[in-house]
Amino acid sequence: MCRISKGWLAYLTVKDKKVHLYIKDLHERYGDIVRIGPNELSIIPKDTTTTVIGPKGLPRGPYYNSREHEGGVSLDGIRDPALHAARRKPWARGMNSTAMKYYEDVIRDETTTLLRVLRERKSENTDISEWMSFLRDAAWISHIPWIIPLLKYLPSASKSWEDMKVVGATLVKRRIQDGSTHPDLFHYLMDEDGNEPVKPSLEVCAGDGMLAIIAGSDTAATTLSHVWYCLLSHPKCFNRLRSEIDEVFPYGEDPMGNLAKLAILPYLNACMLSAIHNEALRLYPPVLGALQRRIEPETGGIVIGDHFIPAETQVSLYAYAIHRDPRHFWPIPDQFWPDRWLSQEKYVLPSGDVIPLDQMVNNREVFVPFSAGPMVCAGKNVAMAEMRAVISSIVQQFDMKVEDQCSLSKWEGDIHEVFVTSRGSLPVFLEPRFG
Ligand code: HEM
Repeated sequence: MCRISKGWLAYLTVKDKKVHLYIKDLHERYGDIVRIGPNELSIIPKDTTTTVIGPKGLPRGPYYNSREHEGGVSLDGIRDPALHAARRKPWARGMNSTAMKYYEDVIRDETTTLLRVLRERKSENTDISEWMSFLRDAAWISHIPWIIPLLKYLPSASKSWEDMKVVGATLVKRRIQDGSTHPDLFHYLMDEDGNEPVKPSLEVCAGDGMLAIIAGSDTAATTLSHVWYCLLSHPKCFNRLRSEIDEVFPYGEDPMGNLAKLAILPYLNACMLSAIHNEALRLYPPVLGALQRRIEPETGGIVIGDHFIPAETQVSLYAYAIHRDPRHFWPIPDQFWPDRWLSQEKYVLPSGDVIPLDQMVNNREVFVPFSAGPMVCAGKNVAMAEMRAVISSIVQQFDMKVEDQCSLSKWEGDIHEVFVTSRGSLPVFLEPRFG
């Protein structure tokens, strides 16, 4: 059916919204390269990720034509590599280390508010997955306290794509009207420092601002929710992480007070960075759709692995299928096992079996939850800082109990894609540890 029409994938998307499982299954049945449209291939790369999304990878495919926001074409919809590189410059400035310092302050404030709200809900059944969307107002764009009360009472109201766009557009307009006392992301996107020969138009800034809100908020909230799912269904990992946090940040010392220290914790890196950014992102990449690239006519075609792929073909990478391929991650590629990201001589599996380092397969080159190359996620560092702050503070300050084990067993099945990844609920009882 894929060979006949791209409409088949569209039909499956509408039917059960689980195309990522279908693609994984196609690869398991037919191999590394499968046709997913008359003119489109999905590939599980061996050593070919760089050819497709490396520094000199392929340009974006026609799928990205659909990425238009109210404000115009945003960065993620630009297919021309030269134009994209030019539009990416303000983003690079907006994510440099000076800018990051400001975002860290905002992340700290937002996380503090989240903790306060969660404390107020102690002993109540609380959907931790839903509350991860609390941070979705793209706080690092600009510090906008007026939106917080709204999101606090309506976390689910901003769930749908349309609602997100409305919230996004409101924030963008407000920021443009009000200006800012801080060098926030908009400061860089609007080129308030005058680095560019021509200032970007308001439409361009609005489009990119919307992108930051939409691209950044849902992906981070989804990843955080997956991390809670992984930790709650693997209490040993939760406890190991808790001991590590307690050791480095004893009671009274706030993890958010020292985000740099947080970033270098060895096990935290394995269990949090790797569980968040590695193991949880490996198993549950929040961008379930394809990273689609196109072989342009003037190239005459390219060779990928052992195959010649003709020009004017779309080549797509599905992180979900790639990350679970046993030739890339082994053993237990379908299971949450953060240890695989640690450097050690031998590895003890959850079953108790021991595996020496030289038998482990951990192909980090194909680990692409943030994509790679020139179009790599612009907000990766912000996302990592945000997730580190939220996970470490909640693990440090709350005991978590899952009353209904069904919510854990339903979690995987509830993952589906409607523009952005959609997920189920994760009701827990939160009990503050320190009164
Ligand atoms: C866990 C969190 C996140 C994940 C997994 C993620 C993943 C991705 C992926 C896979 C892409 C490439 C999409 C493509 O090529 O079609 C992307 C692009 C992008 N992301 Fe993220 N993202 C995350 C958080 C954020 C945050 C917090 C921001 C905030 C600003 C952000 C901003 C962007 C932008 C601007 C692009 C477009 C980059 C370009 O076209 O040059 N993302 N992201």
